Amino acid sequence: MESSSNQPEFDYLFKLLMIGDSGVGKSSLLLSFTSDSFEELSPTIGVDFKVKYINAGDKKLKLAIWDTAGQERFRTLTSSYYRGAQGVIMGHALTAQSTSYRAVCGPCIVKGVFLLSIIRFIIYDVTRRETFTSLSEVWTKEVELYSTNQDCIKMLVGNKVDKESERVVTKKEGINFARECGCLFIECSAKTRANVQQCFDELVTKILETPSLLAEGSKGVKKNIFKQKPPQPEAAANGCC
Ligand SMILES: Nc1nc2c(ncn2[C@@H]2O[C@H](COP(=O)(O)OP(=O)(O)OP(=O)(O)O)[C@@H](O)[C@H]2O)c(=O)[nH]1
Repeated sequence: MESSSNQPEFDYLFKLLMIGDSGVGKSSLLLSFTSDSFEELSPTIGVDFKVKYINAGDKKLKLAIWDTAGQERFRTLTSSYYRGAQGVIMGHALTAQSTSYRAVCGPCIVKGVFLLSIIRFIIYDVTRRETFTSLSEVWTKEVELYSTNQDCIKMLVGNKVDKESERVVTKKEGINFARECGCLFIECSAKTRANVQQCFDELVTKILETPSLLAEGSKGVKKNIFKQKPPQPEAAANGCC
């Protein structure tokens, strides 16, 4: 699907942001979606970044997925990724081509690209009540604080449903909370991949139902910065941010 010469390699670029407490499975969910795999991962330091191409109808979408660290000590850094972000997103993953690299200089990577409203995945762990409590105490507040686009799409994700015997947050609680916040809702397991694809399919469907998200401003990305190599640590050290 990569473009040749000066053809845009995608019709739309969507930015997805994954937020939630540390250990709820944000990185695992992302790995499950982009690589169909599950493995033990270290806690995210700052922000990680992956790209996935998908087709939605006759449109080619490029998903830039930002996986933020859940640990509180990174909160100032990660919230800077919602400011400045104009949002976007997507989903019907058919063409599984993904690349990954650590975003050592995230804000520079996205500079100059046409972004729409960010699509936010707000994730909790169905086996840890405190991660659900944090939704109202931390995460929805952060989203409200930094949202500028009314069409911003949010999806609440209850992860780790494979641990059903350890579940402490019911599905009904998740549904009710999502309704109150105007979020889409799904439960899934990054480990078994149950419903992982559906998370993204539902988002795509929602985007396609929201024409303003596909406004002119997001089209025809002429300068595809994602073809460039990510900035190297030396670049960041030299003050590129
Ligand atoms: N059983 C089960 N374990 C999971 C699932 N998803 C993640 N885990 C485990 O939960 C732990 C945390 O997963 P991560 O993906 O690193 O969590 P995170 O939200 O990215 O954490 P931070 O990077 O600290 O913000 C790891 O031990 C994972 O193996 C799941 O669906 N089921």
